[in-house]
Amino acid sequence: MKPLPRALTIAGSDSGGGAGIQADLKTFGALGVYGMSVLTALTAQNTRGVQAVFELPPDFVAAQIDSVLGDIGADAVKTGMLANAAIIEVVAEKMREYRVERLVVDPVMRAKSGDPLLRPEAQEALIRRLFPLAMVVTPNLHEARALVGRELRSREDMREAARIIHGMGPRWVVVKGGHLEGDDRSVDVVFDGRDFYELDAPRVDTVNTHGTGCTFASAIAAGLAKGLAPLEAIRQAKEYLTAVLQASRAFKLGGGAYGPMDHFALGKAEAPARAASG
Ligand SMILES: Nc1ncnc2c1ncn2[C@@H]1O[C@H](COP(=O)(O)OP(=O)(O)O)[C@@H](O)[C@H]1O
Ligand SMILES: Cc1ncc(COP(=O)(O)O)c(N)n1
Repeated sequence: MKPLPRALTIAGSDSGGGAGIQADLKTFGALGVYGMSVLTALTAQNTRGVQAVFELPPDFVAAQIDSVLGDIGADAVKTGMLANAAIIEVVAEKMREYRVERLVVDPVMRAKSGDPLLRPEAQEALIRRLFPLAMVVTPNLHEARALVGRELRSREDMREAARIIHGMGPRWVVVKGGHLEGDDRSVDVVFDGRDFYELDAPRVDTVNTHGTGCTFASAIAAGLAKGLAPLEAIRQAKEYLTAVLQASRAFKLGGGAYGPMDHFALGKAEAPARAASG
């Protein structure tokens, strides 16, 4: 029997279903990977923002990792919202204990609404404890700015940031350009310590971008779980994300500024057009 690729997400819950654990599990499912989840925090969240956060005890995060990796195992692991330094410490320790090699670290700091998802003092732990264990880290422009401590306004700035972040330990860095202003392309800069690559996709005109970062990092983990090389996993993740963004334009959920995507929209993309024409 063919083995089913297994992927684990260690992240926060988004009650609105657009980002966090929910986006990660939808992505794993859409990409044909068996998904598992370890929760770090619960958020009361919707399209308008984050109304409340409940951080889980670090010991309970450790217990969940032991349950999953001690029995089922994972071909790749992705981390998202880690909330605080104590949880980061525990996650790093467990990644070492279980010798997790294909680790994607999405250094989540804030929700699209601007609400904080990581305590500011925990950034140091993220860099020191988790980055050296990561195969891929995926900061967005704001996170890259916070990590390197300077403004990033151009592709050249993104390259420089990728170089500095690579020096913090991960083998691959993807600086996501989703927030770069005045660009009609959505270009991400990839660096492996030697070469730069640019992932260029059209910028999709949509308000449904809540959860793009989570989806992208989970799709990379799904590719790695299937045995793809990192660059190929990153390229395929970008293609999947762009296609889902395009296919998710037609609907609007909630009253906030950023709506969620429909991870399973790809197969349904033609349906509204057919209905409209006939
Ligand atoms: N409107 C858009 N059209 C196409 N791609 C986008 C758009 N917004 C974000 N992306 C892509 O989504 C991924 C996540 O990027 P970003 O939104 O910057 O991250 P985050 O959700 O962590 O803030 C990147 O590959 C980025 O280029
Ligand atoms: C629980 C949780 N985790 C992560 C994000 C970031 O979302 P995005 O993918 O838009 O950066 C979020 N809003 N909520």
